[in-house]
Amino acid sequence: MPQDSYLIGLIGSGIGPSLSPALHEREADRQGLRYLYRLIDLDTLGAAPEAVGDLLRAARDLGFDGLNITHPCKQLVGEHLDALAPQAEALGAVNTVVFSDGRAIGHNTDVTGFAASFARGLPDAPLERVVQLGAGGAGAAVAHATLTLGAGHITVTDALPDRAADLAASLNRHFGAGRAAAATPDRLAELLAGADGIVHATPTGMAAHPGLPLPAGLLHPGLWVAEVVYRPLETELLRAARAVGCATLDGGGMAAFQAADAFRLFTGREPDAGRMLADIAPLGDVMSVRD
Ligand SMILES: NC(=O)C1=CN([C@@H]2O[C@H](COP(=O)(O)OP(=O)(O)OC[C@H]3O[C@@H](n4cnc5c(N)ncnc54)[C@H](O)[C@@H]3O)[C@@H](O)[C@H]2O)C=CC1
Ligand SMILES: O=C1C[C@@](O)(C(=O)O)C[C@@H](O)[C@@H]1O
Repeated sequence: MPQDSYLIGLIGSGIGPSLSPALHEREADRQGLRYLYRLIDLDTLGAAPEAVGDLLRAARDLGFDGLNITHPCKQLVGEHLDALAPQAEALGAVNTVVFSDGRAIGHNTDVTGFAASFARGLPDAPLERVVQLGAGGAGAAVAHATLTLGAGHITVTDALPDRAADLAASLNRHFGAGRAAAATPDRLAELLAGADGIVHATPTGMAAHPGLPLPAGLLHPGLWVAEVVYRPLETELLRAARAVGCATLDGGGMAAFQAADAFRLFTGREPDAGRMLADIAPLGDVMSVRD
């Protein structure tokens, strides 16, 4: 008989407001599955990020079918796994672990989730020259996705120049020399004048980090703007970009599609990603009231 009940967890820090439990469980309900998605919060447990290996083994022993992994464990969990899917190996980061036949396999659905969201939301966007703000965990995933989608060249900026330089070097190793470069934020005016679009992957625009990540005057109608922040969905950057006529993409698509890709890996069943995307805005509103 095909499996119809699942126990899934999310290991990370500060994950209380995560939309993932509701996103996964709602989709499973609609498919008639029994599916529990539990938070395994390092802060609640008083556990260090390095405890991820022990938590993973405990989850497997207790019968979990799979795990999502988030900050600050995405780069730490790999050494505890039996194998990595190519995206996770290329990025050196895992956000999804599937337990199957006694093995733990790592995947990265942040990469595939952003790629799916971009392909759906900005299907005709020119990709010759892309500027990305932010070279942290999300930045590494979306830069891989953007180059995988066929971007000609990506310039990465970050308030911490070493981070941008490290990410550009790793992108060039993986995708071939000359596909990526690092630049300091003071060069944004010159870079954006000749760019096709911006990928924004810093936390600026979240409630805790309000504001714009760049001077609004640098935006022009020849740019598309893809946002990674999804709480709130409508960031100041997206508002400013729309005001000057840019095509835009909010961060909700990445959140929904990474969850849909993980759901498929956990269950082997096809999620309705469009339905999961439609859940994002109302769930975000409910969680904002609770935050
Ligand atoms: N839509 C989705 O599914 C997901 C969204 N996110 C969102 O992505 C955002 C970034 O998350 P992470 O990469 O994990 O954070 P992180 O802390 O790993 O990286 C953020 C980077 O942005 C840089 N930065 C901050 N402010 C800047 C500025 N004004 N200009 C240039 N660089 C700046 C920092 O130096 C840092 O390197 C968060 O808002 C998070 O919620 C993260 C994962 C998935
Ligand atoms: O980083 C994120 C966000 C997340 O942790 C969440 O809370 O929804 C779920 C993870 O799968 C994803 O990689």
